[in-house]
Order: sequence, then structure tokens, then C-alpha cells
Amino acid sequence: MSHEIALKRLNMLKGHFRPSKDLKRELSTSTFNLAKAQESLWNTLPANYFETFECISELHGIPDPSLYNAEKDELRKDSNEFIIRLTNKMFEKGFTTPEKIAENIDAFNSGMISLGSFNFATCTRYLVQYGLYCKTIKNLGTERHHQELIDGCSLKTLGCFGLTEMGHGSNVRGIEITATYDKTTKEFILNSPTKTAIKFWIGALAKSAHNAVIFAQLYINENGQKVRKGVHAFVLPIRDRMTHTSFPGVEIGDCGYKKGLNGIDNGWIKFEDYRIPRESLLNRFADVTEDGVYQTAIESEGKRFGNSMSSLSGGRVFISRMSSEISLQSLSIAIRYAAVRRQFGPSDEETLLLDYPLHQYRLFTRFAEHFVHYLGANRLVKMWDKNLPKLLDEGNEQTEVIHALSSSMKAFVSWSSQSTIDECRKACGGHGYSFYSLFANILNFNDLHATWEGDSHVLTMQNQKFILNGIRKALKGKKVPETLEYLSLAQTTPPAFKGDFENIDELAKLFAQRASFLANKAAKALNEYEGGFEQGFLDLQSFELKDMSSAYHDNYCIETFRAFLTTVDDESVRFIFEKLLLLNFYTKMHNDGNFFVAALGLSQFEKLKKHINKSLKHLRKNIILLTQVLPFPERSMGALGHGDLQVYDRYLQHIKACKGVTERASWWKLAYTNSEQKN
Ligand SMILES: Cc1cc2nc3c(=O)[nH]c(=O)nc-3n(C[C@H](O)[C@H](O)[C@H](O)COP(=O)(O)OP(=O)(O)OC[C@H]3O[C@@H](n4cnc5c(N)ncnc54)[C@H](O)[C@@H]3O)c2cc1C
Repeated sequence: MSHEIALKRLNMLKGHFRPSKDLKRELSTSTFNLAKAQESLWNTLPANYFETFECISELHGIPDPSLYNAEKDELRKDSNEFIIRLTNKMFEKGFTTPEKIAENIDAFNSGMISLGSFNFATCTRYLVQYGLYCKTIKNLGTERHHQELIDGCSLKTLGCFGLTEMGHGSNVRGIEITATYDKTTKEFILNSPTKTAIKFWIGALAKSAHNAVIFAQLYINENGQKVRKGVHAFVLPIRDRMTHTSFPGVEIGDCGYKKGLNGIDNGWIKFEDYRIPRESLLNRFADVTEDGVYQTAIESEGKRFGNSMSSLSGGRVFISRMSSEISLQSLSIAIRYAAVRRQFGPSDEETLLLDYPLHQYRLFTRFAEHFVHYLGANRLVKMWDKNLPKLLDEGNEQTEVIHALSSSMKAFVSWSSQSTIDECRKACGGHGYSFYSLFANILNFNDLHATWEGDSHVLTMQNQKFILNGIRKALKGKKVPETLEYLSLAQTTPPAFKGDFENIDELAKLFAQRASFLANKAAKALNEYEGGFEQGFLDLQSFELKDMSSAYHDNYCIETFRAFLTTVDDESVRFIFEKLLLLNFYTKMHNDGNFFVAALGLSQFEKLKKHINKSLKHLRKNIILLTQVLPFPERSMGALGHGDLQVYDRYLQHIKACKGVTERASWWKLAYTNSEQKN
């Protein structure tokens, strides 16, 4: 499908807005060309985004997420049924054959992101199936695992990904499940020796999966000794396909109700002398011969482990994007609601929430921030897709860059998203607390992003190590990896900024100098740390090291945005996008007084407030049209945020659509004392 047709169809999905009084008023002040803005932004979207969107929207009977409040088992059944229907549809349309998907899982996965606006559970099921189960087989397996890959891609086999255990999540190298090779039968024997060795939290395991990828400590016999060879991955059946019950030696259970995302059947699994064939070992980087000899071309256990884990960056890439997307989704809801909601005011007609400067600050500064994140995340998805064919090639530095980048993006984007979604909920007051506003759903989903696919604090430490390595390279005059070019500025003191506050290039340079300065400051603090480098690395986590990572993240997003601006040819559109970037600069500067008071001087720093207020006023004129630039369908806008701004009508429709709203309760008699009670 051509891009143009895709845009047209997606605009149809987004809905035609009946021009309500509020919408007419809002659009009358806008200053930019909507179609041109959409074209520029949508060009940055991941491959297959529109195609998947169209496929999903053609499936009938998918409930509106803001009306869908089913119980755990029903949610799980629905998400299972839905991915099967969707995959069939994709095949039917010829977008994907199992072979095609096997070759390029990520193009498919990018499209799956669009599922998020329909149903988070189904989107997660897709990520587990393709992004974790299939991708691990593809990246860590060899030709002998091709059939498993094809079966996984076509959904003949439902799979899950078992890395985390009851006792170990972040420290994956500490997992306890053992896989011991028995050369007499040419099998591995899986065992969970302790309670903490039980695999836990595994998505799609509790009720659905036929197969699992399981990470375990590999043991072989060498000269009569049991020798540990480190963490390795295996693909294995866990349930009998005739009965869908687990095999002897495998115990599977449900992790039960969670804070959210109950449509995913997270489970636990315990092994007791469970035998699997030698070929189950995903043997791209290491193998065990029939006679029980361990063979690998990579001597270092750490390097082998690193290779096994690098394919996991994909999950972080998608989380970064998903988090920025659902923040903009939440902001669009809150902004549209505020264009209708009135409170107080000098005259009979009360003031719109959207006209209060405080409300503008709360919502527009975050809109600008997440718009910048969104572009950063879209670029990261493209970097990931491009790098995929050579992901694990020897000497491919790009994999390391993407790992560092996705680690910081996942952390900083999902952290700020959490507070943004919460702020949006509060900005809609009491109605924001309603289930139908969708905020509870979105907030609970995003909450997980801080934890799964690697705890975000632990991930920022990986990003910090990458930057510190970069500094070492820069000091030796070696080329630094992509995203660390700013280190060449070698900034050891805060620069004195005398530039123009409207000049994006000058402000971008200031942010690059800040990233360089904070990196050098952290490196110096570590080198001079009294307790030594290792202790310093722990002690300075909340201070210099976190600031260093945060500045790296800001710099990457700013550079991405500047590159994006060069692709925008319509002046009215470029102008409005520049305003978003400038507002993001000002708020970030204002929030980091430590650095920016030193760089600007106190009186210039104080002037930031004036620049912020001016930007808010300008954005006020365009903000509703800006929400229309985003490629979100109306069904992801809950009851309060549809583009036609018919807030109260739709909210009431939602309320009334629920079963039993106006009916007398079955327990009504309890509302009366015995003496009053009717028969
Ligand atoms: C709904 C859900 C679905 C999941 N799905 C899967 C799945 O399909 N497959 C799978 O394998 N796993 C899955 N997980 C597990 C998830 O990936 C882990 O929970 C995650 O990696 C964090 O590990 P943990 O829970 O052991 O936390 P811990 O590592 O115990 O962390 C607890 C806290 O300690 C802090 N901490 C840890 N180490 C350090 C340190 N060195 N310095 C300072 N602070 C530290 C962390 O920041 C965190 O706040 C899922 C989890 C959930 C909740």
C-alpha cells in the first residue's frame, strides 16, 4: 500500500469530526497546515504501522477499550483469540507469510505497536510471541531450530520466554535452573533446585503456551567433574498438545491477579528431572556435542552471555516508543477535555480550563517533551530494524550503541510518562478518575515499563558504562561511538551562554556542552572517589551518574528532532514544531537550575519564565490541531478525548452503555431496615 493511501485510510480511521462549537472555535486560531504536518510526522513511523492498523480495524467485534472491563479469564481468552484472528488476517492479506516473518520479525513487530491503542494485552501477547519467543529462537538458534521458528511465527506454536526466576530478575547471570547434559541419552535434564529457581512472571505461560524458551545454567561433565558453562537458552515443549496439560516433570501455575494487564496469563514453572533433546540448546554461540564436549568460538563467558542478551534490546526499543505514544495519547485526551471543560471565570460564561496558564503549563510543557521523545523513539525503532540483520555480527558497534540508547530511552521516557499520565488524569479532575477516561488502564500499563524488560535503574547503569567507555576512548583520541559525539567538546566547566533564546542551533549546542560537562564531571568524581571506582559507581548513582545519563538522553532526542526539522518543508509546520522544541528546551533548562544558572547567569535564567509563557500562548492557538497530527484512532481516546470535542455527550453515552446502570440493584433490600423492608 502506498504511503499516501495509508495516510488517507488512517485519517478515515481517525474519524471525521463533526464541527462542534468548541471545535470550530479551537481550529479558528490554528496557524499551520494539518495535512503537511501529518505527512512529516507519519513519515517517521515504523514500518508496517499503517498496514497493521488497517488489519486491526477490519476485525470486527473488538471492544472499545474504554468500555471493556472484563474479568481476568475473559480478558485472557479474548487476547488469545484476537491475536489468532489478527494473524490469520495478516496472512490472508499477504502482508506476512511465516517465512517472511521469520526473516524480518521486527518489521512485523513495529506494526504491532499500533495494537497498543486497541488493546494492551493483545499487544503484549504479540510482543511475547514475536519479540521474545520467536526472536530468541531466530537470534540464538541455528537451522536446526527453523521449524520451531516457523511454527512460532505462524502461531501453530504459542510460546513464552522464561528468563526471570523467583529469586533473580535483574541479575540474570545469577539464575539457578540447571540444564545438565547426559551423554548416555543425549539429553539435557532440567531442574529447579530451589524455590528461588522457579521461573516466575513468564507472560503467556500460565494458560496458553505450548513451548517455552528457557534460560538455564548449563552443566557438562568434564573429567568426572560437573562443570558450569554459564547461562544458555533452550527451546522446549512444556504442554502435551493432545490435552494441553504440562508434561511429567513440569509444574506450571498462574501468578494470579496483577495491578493491571490481567489479559496476560503470567505464570510460573518448575522443573524436576525434565529431559529434553540435545538439539533443544539454541546453539548459535555454543554447542554440546553428542559426546558431551562443550564447543564455542567465544572463549569469554561474559561475551557469550552479552551476545545472548543483546537481542533483548528490541523489547526496550518498543517500550520506549510505546511509552511516548501513550503519553501523547493521554495528553491529547486531557487537552481536548480542557477545551470543553469550564470552571470559574469573570463572566457568565466560565473560563475554559485550557485558558488557564497553569493548566497550559501542566499539559503543554509535557506535550512538547513527549513529542520530542516520540521522534527519538521512532528513530530508535528504525535504527533497530536496520541493524537487525547484523545484530550479533562480530565487531558490529551499532548493537552496543542501540543497547545503550534503548536502556536510557526506556528508563527516562517511561519514568516521565508515568508522571505525565498521572498529571493528565488529575487535569481531568473527577472524570479523569472514571474508568471510561482510560487513564487507569494506561497508567497501570505504563507502570510496568519501569520494571519489565529490565528494571530501568539497572538499565541506566548499563548506559552509564557505555558513556564512561566513550570518555576513555575520547581521552585516547579514538573515535567515539554514535550518540556520544558531544564528548569531543571536552567540556570541563559549564559554558557561558551568550546566545539567542530563539536559536535552536545555539540551544542545542548548549545541551551538547551540558552532556559533555556532566559526563566529564561524573568521570572525574569516579576517578577521584575515595573508596575507589567500583564503590563510587554505587555511591554516585543518585547524583553525577544519573545526571550524566539523563543529559545523554536529552542530547539524543534533541539531535533527532533537529534532523527531523530538516525534513519538514512546509514553513507553517516547521514553525510550530520548532515552538515545541523551544518549549522543551526552556522547561528542561528551568528544571535544571544547577547547570543552567551557572551557564546563563541568574538574570538570564529568570527570563526563562517569560520564554515559557510566550511559548504557551503561541501553542494555545494550535494545541487542538496538534492533537490531530498524531496518528491515533478515535477508539484510543476514551470517553473524554474524541476529536469532535463532544465530551459530555460521549461520556454519558459510555456511562449509559454499561450494564445495569439505571437498574435497581439485586441487593436493594439491604438498603432498608427490617421493619421498613418491602416484600
Ligand atoms: C507483568 C510482568 C510480566 C513479565 N514478563 C516476563 C516474561 O515474559 N519473561 C521474563 O523472563 N520475565 C518477565 N518479567 C520479569 C521482569 O523482567 C523482572 O521483574 C524485571 O527484570 C525486574 O527484576 P526483579 O523483579 O527481579 O527486580 P529486582 O532486580 O529484584 O529489583 C528490585 C529493585 O531493586 C533495584 N535494584 C536491583 N539491582 C540493583 C542495583 N545493582 N543497584 C541498585 N538498585 C538495584 C531495582 O531498581 C528495583 O527497584 C515480567 C514481570 C512482570 C511484572
